[in-house]
Amino acid sequence: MIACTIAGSDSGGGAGIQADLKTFQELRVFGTSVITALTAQNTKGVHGIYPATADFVKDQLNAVIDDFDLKAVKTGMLFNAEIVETIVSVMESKEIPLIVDPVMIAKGGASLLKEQATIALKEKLLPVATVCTPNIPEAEVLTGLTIKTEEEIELAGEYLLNLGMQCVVIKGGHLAGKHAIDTVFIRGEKPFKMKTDRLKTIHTHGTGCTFSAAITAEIAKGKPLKTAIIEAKKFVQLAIRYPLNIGHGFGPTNHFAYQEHRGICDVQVI
Ligand SMILES: Nc1ncnc2c1ncn2[C@@H]1O[C@H](COP(=O)(O)OP(=O)(O)OP(=O)(O)O)[C@@H](O)[C@H]1O
Ligand SMILES: Cc1ncc(COP(=O)(O)O)c(N)n1
Repeated sequence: MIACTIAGSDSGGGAGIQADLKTFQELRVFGTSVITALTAQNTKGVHGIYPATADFVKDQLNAVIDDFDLKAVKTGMLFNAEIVETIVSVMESKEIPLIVDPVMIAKGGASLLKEQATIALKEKLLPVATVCTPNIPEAEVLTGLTIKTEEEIELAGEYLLNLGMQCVVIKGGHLAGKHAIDTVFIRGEKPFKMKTDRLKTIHTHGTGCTFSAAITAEIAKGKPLKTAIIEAKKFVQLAIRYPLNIGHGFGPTNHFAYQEHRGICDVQVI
């Protein structure tokens, strides 16, 4: 099975293209990549960003699509509106499931998406997406809502589904509480929640990239949407639970953990 990630490179290896390809590999999916920007980055922060031109992003994507039978494509850091629009122009005519992680701001505070690009992402990319995986601040930007309560999560999920997607996963990593709870909205189905223990750790760099890459890999393998999303939650939970303890800032998650622990992890689906 072959998947593609369209994202930024993280020289520190914990997020972006590197996290995505490691996740694909661990889930036994062949990974291809389209690099939107190089970042000079480590666990302590983003020290520089060097974007690719939109034309070169298009060249990379066409090169991959022309040769490989892609079963799923994901997007991460897209940086500017030209890159977002280029991806839309290529992907809108394709029948390939598209998973959009609407990456906006890095854990250390650096902006990974320009303001104009946020509008293009919402108005042009999300309508052609299959799945979108915002964290709480991203969902707030995309919906214009303040999201603190269950009702506000429900409202945000419905709002985003109405943009045309088949599925929205609002991640609860940024909320407080004993559990990390993500809420899943699938068109035509009753929303459900995935609940795990909230782990006390600073090794959370790239959790969102890893989660959306795992969803992409499972979809590429032909898993139904709900099964793919639950398996991805297990993958990211294990990757956070067994950290590598490397770097001096927000360390990366452990992509080996899923295979080392044979995917055994309790995710309560409620
Ligand atoms: N401390 C934690 N313990 C357990 N699960 C967590 C924790 N933090 C995040 N998660 C889970 O990790 C996944 C990613 O969520 P999160 O909200 O951190 O995404 P994100 O902010 O987009 O990540 P990033 O920007 O680091 O890539 C979700 O399934 C979330 O519930
Ligand atoms: C290239 C790239 N893509 C995505 C993220 C988000 O990850 P995080 O929020 O953990 O910094 C990042 N820091 N760098």
